[in-house]
Amino acid sequence: MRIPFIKMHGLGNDFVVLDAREQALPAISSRVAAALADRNTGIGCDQLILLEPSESADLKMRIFNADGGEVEACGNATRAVALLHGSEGIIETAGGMLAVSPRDGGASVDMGEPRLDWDAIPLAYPMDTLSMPVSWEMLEDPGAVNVGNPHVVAFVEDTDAVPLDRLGPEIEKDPLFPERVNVNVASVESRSRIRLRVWERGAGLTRACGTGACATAVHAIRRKLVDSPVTVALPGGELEIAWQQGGTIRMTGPATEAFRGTFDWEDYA
Ligand SMILES: N[C@@H](CCC[C@H](N)C(=O)O)C(=O)O
Repeated sequence: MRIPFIKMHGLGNDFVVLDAREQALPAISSRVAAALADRNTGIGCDQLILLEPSESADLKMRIFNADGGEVEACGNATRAVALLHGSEGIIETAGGMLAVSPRDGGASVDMGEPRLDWDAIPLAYPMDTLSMPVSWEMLEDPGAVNVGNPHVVAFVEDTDAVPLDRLGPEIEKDPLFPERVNVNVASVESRSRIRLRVWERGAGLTRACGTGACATAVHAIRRKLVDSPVTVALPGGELEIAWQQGGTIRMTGPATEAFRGTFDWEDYA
């Protein structure tokens, strides 16, 4: 059985999108998702995105990391799916209902309110998420934010000097984070600009992370280091993030359809 897919990306954070809205697909297990995401033996991507019909929104988006784990949120994929949807609407995710507005080669997304309580991140035990009394080598005084998925954010002088390929996997699996965590290292360049690198839970180093940009902007605004809106510059490009205390987060940026293809289900089943 041949299955069509769409290869998309948001600032280089890439996705294989499967569309099961009109025609049901065989069940996508974690093993199948990981096999499709494998860059050596599969199609290759950071996240596999499965579109399904929704009873309460325009469509439902399910997100599988490259390791096969199903997760709640993906900012870059939300813009990509908004582009496919082609008009204003609501996308249902495990992390919440997201209002999207496609625009010139990208989209603006209302990512909902950040969750800031320790047990909403979640953390293993109570602590102040604005200034956490923990450190990992040069990553000191971090903060935590949940934007549908869990993030830890540490400010550093120079993001490129952080060995994120070594520290990322260690922090991702630290017992402080019972559901693991996405790891953000950021430097504040001005009151309107942040530089960011991300080690993604279940995917590793990526060119960009939309939810990481949202979490980092929220944490920097809470710390009064930047004003809203703020530009977040990632290795793959820039996102604009707007947030006021007590409100929802707005993420605006590009998304791209790269190509369409098909694969043989029997190769992955
Ligand atoms: N690339 C994404 C985030 C994907 C999910 C993340 N790795 C997690 O496990 O929570 C984004 O653009 O937000």
